[in-house]
Amino acid sequence: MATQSASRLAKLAATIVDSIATLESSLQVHGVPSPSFDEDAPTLLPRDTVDVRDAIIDCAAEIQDMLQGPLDLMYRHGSALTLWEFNNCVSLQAITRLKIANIVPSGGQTSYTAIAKQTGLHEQAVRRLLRHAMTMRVFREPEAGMVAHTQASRALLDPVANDWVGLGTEEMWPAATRMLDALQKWPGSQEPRETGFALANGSDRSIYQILEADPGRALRFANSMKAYMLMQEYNSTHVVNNYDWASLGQVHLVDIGGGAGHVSVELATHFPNISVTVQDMENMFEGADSQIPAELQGRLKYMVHDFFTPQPVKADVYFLRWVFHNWSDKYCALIIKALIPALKPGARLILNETCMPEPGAISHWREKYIRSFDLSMGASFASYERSIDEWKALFAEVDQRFKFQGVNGATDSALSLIEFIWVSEE
Ligand SMILES: C[S@@+](CC[C@H](N)C(=O)[O-])C[C@H]1O[C@@H](n2cnc3c(N)ncnc32)[C@H](O)[C@@H]1O
Repeated sequence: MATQSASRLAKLAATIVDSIATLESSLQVHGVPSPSFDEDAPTLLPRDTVDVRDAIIDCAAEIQDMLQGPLDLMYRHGSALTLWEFNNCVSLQAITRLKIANIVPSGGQTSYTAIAKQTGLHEQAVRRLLRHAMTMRVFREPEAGMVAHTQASRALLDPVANDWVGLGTEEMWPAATRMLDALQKWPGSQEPRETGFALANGSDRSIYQILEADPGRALRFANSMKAYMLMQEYNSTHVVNNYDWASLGQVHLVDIGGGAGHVSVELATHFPNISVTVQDMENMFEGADSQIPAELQGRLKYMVHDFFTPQPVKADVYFLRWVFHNWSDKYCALIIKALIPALKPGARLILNETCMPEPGAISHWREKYIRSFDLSMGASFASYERSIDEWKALFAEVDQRFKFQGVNGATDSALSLIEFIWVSEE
């Protein structure tokens, strides 16, 4: 066994060396500097480096796991691996709630004393929280007692990014700590009011009702959805690039649960053949009209519509991005049924959702990320991330006239485009 793991270690190390050489030569070709934690380091690396980066990240993680004893391994994964977990959440919660990124000058530095003064925390608390965050490369201590930005802490200057981390630490984390209690209390429940989120809030209401009652929390949630656009895995360019929208000809597309319409704006901008109606709840559209680019006026409009009620628009394409993953099968079926009265033969339903992979089928770190998301969906929404077979089964169960057409994805996209066509003779 010892020899086996030694040779596995050597193989992993060799893969890392080879892959880093490939990565660096690709970065040179693109004129992109080598990655670092510097405040002004590039945030996104070229897309053609995705596979080689995955190999490096997975090999490095496997080495780290292999060299730790089993208890250390569980401690690290349980407490320190991702944003959503345990003590990481304590220091990140402090940073986001107290907006500490805004206190530290960009390109400069400030003292723990000054941060303590502005936040009202005891200086010792500021020091221990920030020094913990620094082990995640969030802020750095350029000289004793002083705090400066890193690339990650500077990202939190964007209020949308600060809200996204805040959503993790203030909402998802408490829900996660009560998830198992909810699973034991309500085995197999599909009800969003029977979740870890409800228990953590001491409520018998759903996350939607709880957030709706508190405008500040609702805004943080809405901003967090926008933050995903800043990430390579969720960027809307994947929606634009991974489907042949031009081939549809002149079409009317309804973006159901489209939020403030950020994805629709991208689609309509790139494809003049598409006119769009964005549907969502009323509060999502505040000020949205004024943000429609001039060239899209007349081709993109907003409509308040509750997707549990019959769809009023007869369109060619219904696009649902990241809507169904918030709902259990029971409620997804209601959303799908509400669409049927509007469907004409050949109407397309295009979903942009995660396709949960088989265990081990994709890069280990990507699988971990998706499975963490899946647990969060369970903790807060009583829902789950579906595999392609589960997507097919969901639609087949509602109505056999939904014909599965195909699924498109890309390694660096967390969401796939899944297409169904309505094959009815009317
Ligand atoms: C996870 S967000 C996805 C938003 C957007 N499609 C995106 O990809 O960023 C889910 C969306 O569903 C909307 N939503 C929730 N319940 C709804 C309902 N009953 N009718 C219409 N929209 C609803 C929310 O307001 C939110 O904008």
